[in-house]
This record gives sequence, C-alpha cells and structure tokens, in this order.
Amino acid sequence: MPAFDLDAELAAERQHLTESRAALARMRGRAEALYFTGDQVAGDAYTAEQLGRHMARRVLELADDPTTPLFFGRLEFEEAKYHVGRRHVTDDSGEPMVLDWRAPLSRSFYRASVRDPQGVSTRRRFGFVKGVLTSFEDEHLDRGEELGTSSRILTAEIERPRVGPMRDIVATIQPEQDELVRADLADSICVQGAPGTGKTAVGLHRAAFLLYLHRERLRRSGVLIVGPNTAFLGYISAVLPALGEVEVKQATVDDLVARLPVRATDPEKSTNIKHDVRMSEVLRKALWRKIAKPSQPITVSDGSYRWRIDTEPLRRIVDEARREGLPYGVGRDRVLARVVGLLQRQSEYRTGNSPGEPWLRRMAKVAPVKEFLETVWPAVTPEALVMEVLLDPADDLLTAEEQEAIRWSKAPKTVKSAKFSAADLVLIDEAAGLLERETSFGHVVVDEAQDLSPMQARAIARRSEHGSLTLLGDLAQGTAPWAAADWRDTLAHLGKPDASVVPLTIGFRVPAAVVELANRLLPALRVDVPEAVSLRRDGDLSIVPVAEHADLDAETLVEVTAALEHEGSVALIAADTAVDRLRAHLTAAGIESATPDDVDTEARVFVVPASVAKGLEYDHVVVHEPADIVAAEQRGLNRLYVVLTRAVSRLSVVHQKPLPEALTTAAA
Ligand SMILES: Nc1ncnc2c1ncn2[C@@H]1O[C@H](COP(=O)(O)OP(=O)(O)OP(=O)(O)O)[C@@H](O)[C@H]1O
Repeated sequence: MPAFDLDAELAAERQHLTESRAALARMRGRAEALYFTGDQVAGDAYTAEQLGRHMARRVLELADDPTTPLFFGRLEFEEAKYHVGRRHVTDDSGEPMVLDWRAPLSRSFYRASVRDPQGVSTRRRFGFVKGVLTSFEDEHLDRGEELGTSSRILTAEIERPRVGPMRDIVATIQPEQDELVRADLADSICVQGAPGTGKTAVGLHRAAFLLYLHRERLRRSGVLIVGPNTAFLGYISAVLPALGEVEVKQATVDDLVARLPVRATDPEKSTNIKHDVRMSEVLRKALWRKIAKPSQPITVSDGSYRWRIDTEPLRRIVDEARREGLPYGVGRDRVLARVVGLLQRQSEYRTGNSPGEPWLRRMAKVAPVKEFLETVWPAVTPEALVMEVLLDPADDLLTAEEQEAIRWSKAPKTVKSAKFSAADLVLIDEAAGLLERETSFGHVVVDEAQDLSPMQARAIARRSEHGSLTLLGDLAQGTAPWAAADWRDTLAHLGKPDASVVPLTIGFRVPAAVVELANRLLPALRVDVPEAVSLRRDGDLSIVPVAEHADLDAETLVEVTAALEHEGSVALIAADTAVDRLRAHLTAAGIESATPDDVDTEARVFVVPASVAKGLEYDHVVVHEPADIVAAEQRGLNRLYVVLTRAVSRLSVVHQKPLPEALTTAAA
C-alpha cells in the first residue's frame, strides 16, 4: 500500500475547495443573470415580480462567505466520496461537488459510528482558520476508529474564543443533537437541556433542516423563531442566513401580541393574574355572554315588498351558529349570511327571480337586519372586550381580591384612548383569537420556553395550531413568576400535550469547574432536571471576596481589566440597578463598553443587566455582587444560575456581601 502523503492529500482538498468556491460563484452568477433578465422573460408584471423575488432570494441563498468553510467534512463510501458542507454546490454538468449538510446522504456524517457505519468507510473532518483549510482528521470506521467527543477539531471549535454573534454548528452537530435537528416536521418536541447543551443551536438548525426538506410548504406557511428579548434575537440573527435561510421570522412574544402600543405598567400582582390561564376563560365567558336570544321577528321593506322572518327561525339560526364552535366573529358572519339567505328565499318565492349580489349586500346592511345582529350577536373588538372585563372583572373564577387587583378604577373616554399594559396586550391577543382565527405558521421554534406564561403559551398555540413546535428550555433557568415547573403544563397550554420531552445533557459552553459551582444551586431551585456534563476541561473559576470597607466597584474593574488580557469577549453582569453606575466607571477608566444588543460593536466589554443575560455567552464573565442579583427578584436564585452559566472560558465572582448559602454548600 503506498504511504499516505498528508501534504498531497491536504493540497488536493484545498484544490477541491477552490474549485467548489468557483463553481458556487458560477451558480450565483447564473442566478444573478436570471434575476436581471427576469423582467424580460416574464409574461406579466405579477409573474415578473414573483420571479424577481424568487431569484433575489436564490442569489442571497448562494452567497459565499469566504471566512466560513464551504465544506467541513467528507464521507468515503466504498463506491464514492462526498464532501459535506453548508449548501449544495454542483459543477457545470450538475454533478455534486459539495452536498448540503441536510441532504439524506449527509446524515451519516453526523450519525455513522463503528457500531453502525452506515456504509461509511472513512469520515473526514476539516480544520479551518478563517476559511482557509488547514488540517483534517480521519476516522476509519471500517477499522474500528472512532473519535467521538475527543475529536481535536470538535474540541477546537468548542473552545474557540467567542466574538460577535452566534455561529452555526453544522460542522460539529453531535448525534444526540442531530436526532432532534432531523425530527419529522409533524413532530412537536420539547428539549430540556442544561445551560450550554446547544438547545438554541438545535432549534435554529432544525428550522434550517425543515426548510430544506419542506421548502415550498414552509415558504407558504412560514417558520417563526420566538426568543426572550431583542438582545437574544440579535445574537442569534446571523445563524440562519449563514445557512442560506433568509426568510425566517424572528420575534419576541411581546412582538407577537403587539397589536397596540404599551402605554401603562401593571403592579406585579395584577400582571401575574393577567397571565394566569383562568383569564382565557374569563374572557371567553364575557364574550359569549353577549349573545342574546332573538325575541322579535325581522321585517324588511323592500320596494313594494315586505319580508318577514319570525322569531323561531331566528332562534334556530343563532343556536345553530353557537353550537358550531366557531370563533365569535365567524359565527356572527354566519348568522348574518343565514338571515340574508332566508330573505333571499322569500324573494325568490315571491318574485320568481333570484336576486343578485348587490341585493344580497343591501339586505345585509338594511337597518332591521343590522339592529337584529347588534342585539343578538353584537360586533366586538378585542380591545373593547378586554377593557370591559377590566372595568368589571366580576367572575367567580377569580377571587374578590384578584378581581380588585386587576380592576380599572376609571373608565377611559373611548377604547382608543385606553392605556393598555404589556399584560393587557396578551389578553387582547387572546380576545382576538376568540373573535377570529389566527394564521398558523408551519413550524414554530420557541427558545427559553420555561418562561412562557400560560397566556403567552396560548398566544403561541394560536400561531402553531396547524403546524408543529420545537420548544427549547431549561426549567432551572425559569425566572418569570409563572415559570414552568413541569413541561407537561406548558405543552398543554401550547396545544401539544403529547409532544415528547427530550433531554440534552452534554454541555458545550460552560467549563466543568464553572458547571460544578452553578450545579450547587440546583437543589435550591426545586426543579427536576438532569445536570449538565461539561465537555470542557479547560476554563477558570475565581471567587473574589472584597473586604467590607474596600470599594466593590473598583475591585470589579480590576477583574474586568485583567480579563482583557485574554482573547475574546468580556461581560460584566450585575443586578439591573447597578448597570448604569458600572458603565460610568468603565467609561471613566477609559474602557469602552457596549450593551448586549449591540452585536456589531468593536468593544470587547459588555455590561449586561442580569435580567437580559439569558441565552447569551461571553468568554470571560465577571459577576458583580451575586447577593444583589438574588435579592432583586422573587426567583433571584434561578437568575443567578443563568448568570453563572454564561461563561465560555473564565468566570470571576466578585462579592462583598456573603455569597448565597446554596452556592457555598459543596455538592454532595
Ligand atoms: N455540537 C456543537 N459543536 C460545537 N459547538 C456547540 C455544539 N453545540 C453547542 N455548541 C456551542 O455551545 C454554546 C451553547 O449553545 P447554545 O447557546 O445553543 O446552548 P443552550 O442550551 O441554548 O444554552 P442556554 O440554556 O444557556 O441558553 C454555543 O456557543 C454553541 O455554538
């Protein structure tokens, strides 16, 4: 057997990369040419626009980022070799040069093992530095070689310093993650994973996978990603475009229900009641109470004719529409259509002619019909219904005290002038869902789902009624007052009670020493979740006690300055109330700092309020006074758990007050 020439092999792979990039450029060139000639070939303006949009998207999808590798792996089967990469690249004759990572064949790249080689004799992983192919690593599965998580290339990827927004993980998706990424479109799944186990990554890659497999269907119905706040959405926003997916909607739950501006704030108690699932029933009852039993016939003068519908058939129409279980607004339209239908029949009978559309429209608007409808099935707007309930929340589902807590003391002059809070907007969305059907997305990914209130979950349920869900979260990171203690409850509110709950346990972010510290908090959080096992043996943890009379902020600055000696991002995470002060200290010390939502900043230091740290990660995290973070809110210990698990490489905990007791008790 000839000796394996490593250099020649590397040179051949580089050559293939160069040729693949050139082929991709030609594919893009062709798409661009089609885009520019689209106008001339399309028969009419509409087709031209459709075609133009399609081609513009195609051009975007074929964008090549020279700093990311076009392929990252190679599969060798007995009869053929395939390179696996971010998207399909074909040569001029249509032969594949790079297989999309989502193609069925590519699956073996993630799943083949010595036990189940799936026909793969050798799996090759490539190492890259800024888009330049620098190394490769082979696993000869047919000779019993398998690296698993000890792959050097995987380790380098996990341990690389974090700069800028989140990146995709296509090159290193792990088998337990791949199982979730490639789950069927019809399957709703809930992923319970400790911090840094790749939940967000899995959710985003699943969206990309489903879009690849069900392109036309999902393009029509849409894919939605729901995240906790705009800083988080900014952080993840580059992942899907890097995978060629440019048309996924990303929103916070607040964005979804933002039918009106927020112009009021609620006290905590009333917020909590408004997010309680009983409010859905309170609203439903208040709405359907509006329907009255018809007590008078309808008589309509129509030229020389007079039409009459008796009370009895009117009652039947209303009863029937009620029983059909339709949204209120749809039911109202039905009642109207049926009343007009009866008038039409009378007219046909008497005149012998079938009246036309204009007549039907006129009958739907004549005063006796309008009055009838307003009396028995009145028109309602979502905001008017919510306002009504808040002005008079009498309902035996709520205690007298709860009713008082949400009651508006003064009626606004008009619905338009009413000032609604963020929680009211969730109620308004619920009311809108009672009135009309919401359009459903084909697939919805919800991140940090442990914090969804029952009413927020229902808002998402309305948007995924005919689609499936990927729910990602960690019960231990629940910080909202209504945070879930059991995924079954959330899944029931989301309308997917049978979704399977799957754990992820291998941690890719947080070093073992830091995980060990954070895990000490778990028993105090009273949730039943599996602990993470960190893949990272590197990393550093330092607890920095500050003497009683010393300056805590100054000591914190020393830690930040020391952190800047290392490569990567630095986050100073503190109780929300300390953030402005710390930012001012940094500025005074000549250290440029940015806010967490500023993903394009040149600054290396971010000052992050504890309340927005969720989902984010930084190489070095300096935590300022944990006791204040814990004291700031009801679920402060959960918040601290979130804060401690943001560190990729190093964590410094600077404290003057005693550390929370749970943290100082070593794990059993
Ligand atoms: N298979 C993988 N290969 C390389 N890196 C990975 C892999 N899986 C996850 N990571 C990286 O680990 C980090 C944590 O991933 P991610 O943010 O998805 O975790 P998470 O479970 O959502 O965490 P949290 O609960 O703290 O929000 C990210 O930097 C991600 O890119």
